[in-house]
Amino acid sequence: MRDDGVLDMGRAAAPVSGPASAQSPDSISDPGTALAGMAEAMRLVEGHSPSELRCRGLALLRERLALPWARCLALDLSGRWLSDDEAEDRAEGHDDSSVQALRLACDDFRHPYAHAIRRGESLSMGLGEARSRLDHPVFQASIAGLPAAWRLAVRPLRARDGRCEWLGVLAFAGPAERLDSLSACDDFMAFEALLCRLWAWLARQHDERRDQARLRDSLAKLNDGARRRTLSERLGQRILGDSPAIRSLRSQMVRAAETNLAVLLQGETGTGKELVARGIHEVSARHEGPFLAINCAAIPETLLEAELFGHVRGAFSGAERAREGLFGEANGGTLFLDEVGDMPLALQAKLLRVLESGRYRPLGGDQERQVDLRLVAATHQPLHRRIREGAFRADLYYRLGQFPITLPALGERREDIPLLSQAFIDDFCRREGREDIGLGRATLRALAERDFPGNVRELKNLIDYACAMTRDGEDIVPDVLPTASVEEQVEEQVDEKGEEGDPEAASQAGAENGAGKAQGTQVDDVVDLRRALRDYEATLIRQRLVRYDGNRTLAAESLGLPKRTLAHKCRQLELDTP
Ligand SMILES: Nc1ncnc2c1ncn2[C@@H]1O[C@H](COP(=O)(O)OP(=O)(O)OP(=O)(O)O)[C@@H](O)[C@H]1O
Repeated sequence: MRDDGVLDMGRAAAPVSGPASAQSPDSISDPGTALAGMAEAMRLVEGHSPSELRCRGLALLRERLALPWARCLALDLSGRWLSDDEAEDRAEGHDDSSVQALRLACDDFRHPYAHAIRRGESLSMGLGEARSRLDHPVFQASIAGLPAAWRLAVRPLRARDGRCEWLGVLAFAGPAERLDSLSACDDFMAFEALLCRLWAWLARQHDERRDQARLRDSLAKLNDGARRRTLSERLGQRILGDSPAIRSLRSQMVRAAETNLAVLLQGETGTGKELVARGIHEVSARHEGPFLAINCAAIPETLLEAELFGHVRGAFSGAERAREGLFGEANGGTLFLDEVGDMPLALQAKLLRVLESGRYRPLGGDQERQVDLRLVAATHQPLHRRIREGAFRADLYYRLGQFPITLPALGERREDIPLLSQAFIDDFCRREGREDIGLGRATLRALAERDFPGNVRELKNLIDYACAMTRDGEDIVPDVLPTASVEEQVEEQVDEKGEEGDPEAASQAGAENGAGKAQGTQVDDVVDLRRALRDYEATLIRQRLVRYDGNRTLAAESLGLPKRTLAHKCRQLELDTP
């Protein structure tokens, strides 16, 4: 043995070139000296799997003992099939049938391996006899070309520990004297014993590792499930509701938050799109970064571009100072583009470029800047229709909608109305320092039967109004509920009076009633419904602004509108000076 513990090759050094390469008995080493070093055999464990161990063991046997033909077949987990790793390696990449053909059934006695395992002892037979007596095609193919004068020795292998289960077989073919000397050699027997011990040990390790990996996988899934549930529950404190639709919404939010995909929120007005956008940000990895929101419908095109991209000093008249812009400010966080369907086409192209490249150039600037943000966009209008109308770019739609989420209308989750109503009453009492306002059954019934075109926002405003009309310690009664929403009143009036009517009168009626009673109003002069609705809207908003002394926050709240939307409407309807 060499100093480094590697077995001295001695006469065994001559490698065997192929399975059938017949060597003269003189060139075959003495197994007694060739396998003397157990340290050498320890190299066997360098393999990480039982199959590597078998391949290394075979290679050692072939090299050091100059065995012309050696095979090691392993029993599979079912104990029914024997297969040959090397042959499988050779078959890799071939079609399935060739892989199948390498499997030998343990109960098929047309091959000698089944006999050896069944009897539990080694067998030896001449190859001529094996050819004539055993007609298993795969076995016959494997010994084809070997000299008929050789013998075949098959040694069944079993674990050398308490369990003693069958592992497989070792098979050698060669001159009789060579094979006989093998079984008489103590070192070979020790080598075989070590091989079996290591094989069983590695197989168990391998199984254990596989079991552990499976366990880890399922634990990870469980942990993922638990983590997602926790996040969903956290979202449930703000995004109220217990219906299947809202539960599914919360779980989609958690999934979206796990990614960096752009999220497109679609849903009717007041369904909670902004709330959802914030929620996604809060449960995402970006939650420590900024959350910025902008309503694309509420800002004129030129201003919107400057808001988003920022500008350098002197970029345009009035730009006395440089401004970062929302893309820059939202770096590392989330940017919420509300009413993205209203974004002007020219700006859509620029937005698409930012999304594709992650770069933008401030107005008047000559340097591009890198930005890393998640975009959440929202729209209450069907973008498909806008695309058909040529008002929205299809490519931007697909880019924005990497993770599309549709928010359910309140009408699709009526079962949430009691829970939402109670939460809004509690919220009102907290804000207004009131207590003990209740909700009777009749009121709940009335709410459940009502339509809410303004969705949760409308319900919230309605509850606020009803609370304001109810004394502490009393229940909200159905009578204090406003009869119908603004949209419904207009529709009702148009329905009642036909397509024509008096817009001014309708406006007046709506303005007077506010969220109150609908009156029969003359609307006979209406010849342009859009115009009539616009006038009606203008009158109503003007009236509310007057009622709240120009306070837009209160006016917006009383109409169930976000403040930004009211500001936008004021500009559109030229109501800037009430
Ligand atoms: N699931 C919910 N739980 C509690 N409050 C909600 C829920 N959904 C919406 N709201 C409330 O309804 C109001 C409107 O929500 P939000 O502004 O997010 O709606 P939106 O869909 O963005 O509306 P718009 O399209 O008109 O901008 C807010 O006061 C919000 O807190």
